Amino acid sequence: MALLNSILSSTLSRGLVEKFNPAAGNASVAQNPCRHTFGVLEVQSRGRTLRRFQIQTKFGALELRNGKPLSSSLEKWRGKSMRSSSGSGPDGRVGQFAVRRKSLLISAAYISAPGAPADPQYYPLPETSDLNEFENNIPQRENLINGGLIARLVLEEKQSLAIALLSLIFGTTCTLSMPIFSGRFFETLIGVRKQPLYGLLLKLFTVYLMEPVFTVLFVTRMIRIWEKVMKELRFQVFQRILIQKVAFFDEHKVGELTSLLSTDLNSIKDIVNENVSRDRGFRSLSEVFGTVGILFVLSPELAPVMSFLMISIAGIVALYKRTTMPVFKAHGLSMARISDLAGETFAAIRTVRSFGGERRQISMFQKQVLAYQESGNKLGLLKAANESWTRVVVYVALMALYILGGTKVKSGQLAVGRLVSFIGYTFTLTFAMQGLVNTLADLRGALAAVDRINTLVGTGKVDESLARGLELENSEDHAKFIRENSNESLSDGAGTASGQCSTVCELAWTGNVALEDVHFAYPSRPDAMVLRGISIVLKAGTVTALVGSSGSGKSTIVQLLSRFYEPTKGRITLAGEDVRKFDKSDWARAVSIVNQEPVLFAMSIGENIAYGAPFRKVSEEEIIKAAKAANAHDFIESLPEGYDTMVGERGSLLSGGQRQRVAIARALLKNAPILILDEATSSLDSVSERLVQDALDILMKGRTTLVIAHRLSTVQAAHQIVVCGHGGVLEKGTHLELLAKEGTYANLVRTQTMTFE
Ligand SMILES: Nc1ncnc2c1ncn2[C@@H]1O[C@H](COP(=O)(O)OP(=O)(O)OP(=O)(O)O)[C@@H](O)[C@H]1O
Repeated sequence: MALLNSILSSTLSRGLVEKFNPAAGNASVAQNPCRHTFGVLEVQSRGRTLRRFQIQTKFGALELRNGKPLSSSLEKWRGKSMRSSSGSGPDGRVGQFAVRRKSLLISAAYISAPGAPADPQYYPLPETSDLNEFENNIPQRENLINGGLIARLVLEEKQSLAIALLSLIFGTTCTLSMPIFSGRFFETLIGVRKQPLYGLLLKLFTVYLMEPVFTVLFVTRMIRIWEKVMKELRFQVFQRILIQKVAFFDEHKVGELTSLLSTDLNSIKDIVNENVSRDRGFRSLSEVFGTVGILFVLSPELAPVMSFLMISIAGIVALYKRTTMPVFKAHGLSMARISDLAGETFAAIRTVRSFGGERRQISMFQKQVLAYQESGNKLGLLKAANESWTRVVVYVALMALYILGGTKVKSGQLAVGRLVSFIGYTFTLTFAMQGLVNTLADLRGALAAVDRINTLVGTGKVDESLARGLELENSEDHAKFIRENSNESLSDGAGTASGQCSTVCELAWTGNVALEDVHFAYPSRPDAMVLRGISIVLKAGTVTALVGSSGSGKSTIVQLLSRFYEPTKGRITLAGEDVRKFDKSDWARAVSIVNQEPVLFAMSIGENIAYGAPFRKVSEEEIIKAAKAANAHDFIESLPEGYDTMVGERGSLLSGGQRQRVAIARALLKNAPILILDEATSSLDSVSERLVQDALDILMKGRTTLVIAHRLSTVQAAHQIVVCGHGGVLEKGTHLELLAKEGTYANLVRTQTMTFE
C-alpha cells in the first residue's frame, strides 16, 4: 500500500494527472482546480470489474470520496490473487496492477495527462510490460512476529509452562467435578443415593478449596511467561523500527510507529493477560473439551443436543471472526491516527497558537474521533449480534434438554441426579463457550495487531549496514574492545583519537572524504533528481564551505555524508575506500553534526552532553570540560540545578543559543574526526553567535569540516568554498579566488553585501 500511496500521491498531488489507469484497476482522475483531485479506481480481474472506488486526493494523500482511507478499503481484496495483463493508455504508456496473495500492491499505474510534459522522469513508473518483472521487485514481507518466534520464547520458560499446564489440568478437573457432586448431593437429599452427607460435603469442600489454588498457580505462571514474551516482542519491534532506513521514517508518521509499541502490542499482551481467568482462554477451551467428554459418558442420548450447541456456537464464532477482522483493523488504525494527530498538535503547539489553528486542529481531531467512534460502534454491533445469537442457541439447547431429559427421567431411563449434573454441565459449557467466543474476539484483535506490525515493519527496508554494526556491538569481542580502548579524558582535537572510535575514525583523522560523481533522488520522490553528478573532496583537517541558493541540495549532501541515504549513483569515499564498506554505527561515530535546530533529549543537561559518547560511561569531569570548551559552563552553572537541570522536550526549556552550545559540548565529547555544521549559527543573535562561533572554532580545530551557511561572511575563512546549483558544483575555490572569478559566488557576495547595507 505504501508503494501505491507513494506512486499515486506523489503524482496526483503534483497536479499532472488527468487519468490513471492501472491496467487491471482502471482509474480516470479528473483534475480539480481546488486542492482535491477526484477519480475512480476500478479493481478488475479477468476483464470483469469487481469493484469501483470513488477516490480523491486530499493534501496529497489518497482516500475514498467519503474520507475513508483507501488502504483499508482495498484490504479486503487481499488474498484474491488477482493480476492483470498490461495495458496501454491514450499516449501509449503502459500500466500494470498486481494484487498479491500476501501483500496488496499496485506496482504501477498508468498515468497520462493531456498537456502534461511527456518527460518520463515525472512518472515513477517503469517502462515495461512484463508483470513478472514487477512482481519480482515487489518487496517481500518478512513477518517479524510469527508462530515460530512465540513458540520459541514460550518454550524458554519450560518449568513455568509445565506448572501452568498441570495447574490447568487440575483446576479444570476440580471445576468439572463440581456438577457431579451437585448431582450426587441432590440425589442424597431426596434419598435416591445412600451416602453419608458429610463425606460428600468434605469432597465438595476440597474441590472448592483446591480450585482457587490451581487457578492462582496457573494465572501467575501464564502471566510470567507472557510478560517475558511481550518484553522480547517489544524489544524486537522497537529495534526493527530503529534500524529501518531513514526513508521509512519519511513515509510513516511518528504516531503510527509509536502506536505499534503501545496499542498494538497491548492487544497482543491482552490475549493472555485478559484470558487467564476462569471461563476464558485455555480454561474455557479445556472446560469445553472436558464437559463434552463427560456429557457423552453421562448420557450418550442427550450429548448430541450439546453437540448441536457446540457446532452452532462455533459457526457463530467463525462468522464473527470473518466479519470483525477488517473492523478491528480499521479501529486500530483510527486510534493510531488519533494519537498521531494529538502528538503532532502538542509538539507544534506554538505554531498552532501563532496561526490560531486550534479550531482547525479540533475539527480534525473531531473527525478522527468520529471515525474511531464509528468503527467502535460497528464492533459493538457485531459483538452484540454475536452475544445474542450465542444466547439463543444456548436457550434452544436447554429447552431441548428439559424436554428430552425430563421425558427420560419420567420413564425411568435416566437417573434424576444425572439430569441435574447434565444441566449443571450445560451451564459450564455455556460459560466456557461464551468465554471462548470472547477469547476468540481478543484473538482477532491480537492477530489484527500482529498483522499491522508485520505489514509495517515487515515490508520496510532494514538498513543492513546499521543492523550489522549493532549486531557487532552486541558481541562480546566488541564490548571487550570498547572496554579496553575507552579513554576517560577528553581529546583536544586532531590526531588524538579517543580510542572509542573504530578503524573508521582512525582513517578519518587523516584521510580525505570525497563525493565522486554522486547522483541522488529521495526515495519518497524517486523522479526528482536532487544531485546530478556532484564531486567534492573534503581534505582531511580542513574546512570546506557549501554555499548556494535554497533548494540546491546542500542539506542533501549532509544527509548523504551522514549516510541517512545512499547515493543513487556514484560513491562517497574515505581515504579512497567506499564508505559503504563501513558499518553505519562505526561511521556514525566518525561524523558529528551540529545543525540549526539541534535536538536535545528530555533529560538533564549533563546527560545530554554525555550522549556524545552513548556507548561508554562518561565522567563528570569530561562533561564539564566539554561544556567549558563549548562556552556553556557559565550558563549551566547559573541555573539553579546546574548540570542536573532538565532541558524539557527537545530542549525547549533552553534558549536557542544555549541549546546550540549544549549540542556543541555533546559534539566535543563525541570527538569525531568529521564535523558537519549545517547553518549552526544562523538562528542566533549576535551575542549568542559570537559565543557559539568561538565554541565552534575550538570544535573545528584539526577536523575535516563541512560548513553550510547562508551568511557568506561566516565562511570566508574556509580552505575551500563550493558553490552548488542545478544538482552539481558551479564553482570551487577560496574566497579570494572565487571573487576574482566574478561568477556566481561573487554575485552572491555582492547581493548579500547590498542587502546588508
Ligand atoms: N526528505 C526529503 N524527501 C524528499 N525531498 C526532499 C527531502 N528533503 C529535501 N528534499 C528536496 O530536495 C531538494 C534539495 O533540498 P535541500 O534541503 O538539500 O536544499 P538546501 O540547498 O539545503 O536548501 P536550504 O538552503 O533552503 O536549506 C529540495 O527540492 C527539497 O524539496
